[in-house]
Amino acid sequence: MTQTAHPDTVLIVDFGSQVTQLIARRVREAGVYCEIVPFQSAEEGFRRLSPKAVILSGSPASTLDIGSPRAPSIIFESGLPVFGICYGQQTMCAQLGGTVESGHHREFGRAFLEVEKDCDLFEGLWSVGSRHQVWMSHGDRVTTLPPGFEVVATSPNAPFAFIADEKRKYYAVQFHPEVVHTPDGAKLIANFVHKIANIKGDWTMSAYRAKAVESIREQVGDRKVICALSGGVDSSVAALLIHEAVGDQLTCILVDHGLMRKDEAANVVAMFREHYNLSLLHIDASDRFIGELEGVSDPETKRKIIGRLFIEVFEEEAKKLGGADFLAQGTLYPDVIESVSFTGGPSVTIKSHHNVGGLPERMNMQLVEPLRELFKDEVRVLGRELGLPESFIGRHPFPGPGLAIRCPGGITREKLEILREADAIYLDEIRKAGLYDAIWQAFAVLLPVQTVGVMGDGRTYEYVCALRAVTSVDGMTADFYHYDMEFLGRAATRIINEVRGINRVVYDVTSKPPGTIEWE
Ligand SMILES: Nc1ncnc2c1ncn2[C@@H]1O[C@H](COP(=O)(O)OP(=O)(O)OP(=O)(O)O)[C@@H](O)[C@H]1O
Ligand SMILES: O=c1[nH]c(=O)c2[nH+]cn([C@@H]3O[C@H](COP(=O)(O)O)[C@@H](O)[C@H]3O)c2[nH]1
Ligand SMILES: NC(=O)CC[C@H](N)C(=O)O
Ligand SMILES: [Mg+2]
Repeated sequence: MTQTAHPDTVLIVDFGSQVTQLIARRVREAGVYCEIVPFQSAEEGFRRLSPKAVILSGSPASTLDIGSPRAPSIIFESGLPVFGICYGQQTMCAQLGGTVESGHHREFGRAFLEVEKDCDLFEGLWSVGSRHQVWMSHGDRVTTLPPGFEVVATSPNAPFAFIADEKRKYYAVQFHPEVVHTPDGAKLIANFVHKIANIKGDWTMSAYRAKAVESIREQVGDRKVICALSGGVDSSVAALLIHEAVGDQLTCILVDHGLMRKDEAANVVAMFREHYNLSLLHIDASDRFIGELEGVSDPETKRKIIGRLFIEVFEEEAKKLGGADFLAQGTLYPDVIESVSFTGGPSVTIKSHHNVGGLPERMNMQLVEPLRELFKDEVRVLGRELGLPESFIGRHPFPGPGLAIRCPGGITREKLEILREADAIYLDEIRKAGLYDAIWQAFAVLLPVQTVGVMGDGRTYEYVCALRAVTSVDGMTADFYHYDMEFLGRAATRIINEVRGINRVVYDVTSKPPGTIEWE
């Protein structure tokens, strides 16, 4: 990984909490750059980043267990401000001369904190005697303080809920300030980075854009870059940023695999041609993809065929251009965070995500990944900075394998056509109802099942269409969207009336887990 040279960085040491990413979100919302580093490599991360302050995350571990993780001592020797959260508080106490005990007074969920003493971290926020809702999730708790610390706020089950050693700028809390159920938590984190660590909140997207453009120029020099452009927000923003940096050294390639949504390839090409003067190849490879997929019904086989063809088509097109030294990808920060796993062993493959991932090794190209420090909503802000139209910025994610994985059972051209029409009507109804932005992802699925219906007094025997809509933050977990029945009825009626081949519509009310978002 390339060295990041942010002058004012906050280091977040990850001990494996479910919500470590939220700490990073809160720090960035305060206009401060930060990186998450797993505890195993925290010392190396500390040296690499030269941070201005450190935050220690929560953890499923207990400091009382032999071999449980610790913060590297370099952090406490550095004299920098440190904020310990939950396990972070417990390990701070264990490491600095206090004690932690287990077993009694577990607290999960809402609790109320009472401020006992003034603290410089509370400036402009909390005063003595005030009460505040916080969110707890712990079984262990601190029972004696390390030297230099004092209690500044308590909760009924956590007498050491908020402790501080103002002289050393050490603060530690038993609750989780990073979650929304701690209403003032974001402000506490902002106070820590601004007032305690003295970092200005000037990490903005326009600063990021300028810096990214500069480092792309440095990396690429006068050589050539190609970018697989799907029209999704990640690859679109990556392409625009690289185009700003190196102009016509960039060629974008959009592969139309015949599995796109209605009019999608044409819309993407039109938007880029209208707004930007970048070189974009629109490759119609639909016969090749559909030819190989026709009749294939196993989900993993479909995905593997598509992944292979993506790479073949891309490789051929790149060769025609005389090759390229770099491949641009819209890799985001959540993809590169090395999350701490306590379960050990490799996790099972639920599905193989396949796009153009295998290219760099096959073609001996280097990667350009200008978004690898950003979260998705930050990518959207950057897209706005770069003038990307709103209709592209707010787009629902769309998987590389496209409609192939929304057509369970054998794929045929006819089924894809039916699905494309139904999907377009469904999305049209969602937009008309003003629901598009409230939903994370919505689409139609064409089931390989025919059912009997009656239309115009005649018997029909046609396909079932399932509608899916979910809310989510990152696609890792999701809840089905709670439509009102009027809306579903309206969408179903239009689909059945307007799409030949469908005579029944059902709504998918499965969350993830246990379901996945896509059906295959
Ligand atoms: N039809 C396509 N043509 C060219 N490249 C594609 C195509 N589909 C996917 N890709 C490549 O695969 C990458 C991963 O796809 P993915 O869907 O995760 O991201 P995205 O399309 O950029 O954004 P989003 O997640 O919002 O859909 C894309 O960024 C793009 O580089
Ligand atoms: O680029 C992609 N290539 C793929 O192979 C792929 N499979 C699923 N998805 C998208 O990932 C998110 C989570 O999907 P699942 O819950 O179905 O695993 C959802 O947003 C899915 O649409 C993919 N995206
Ligand atoms: N959320 C946490 O960090 C919990 C810390 C520790 N596992 C406890 O139960 O107290
Ligand atoms: Mg996509």
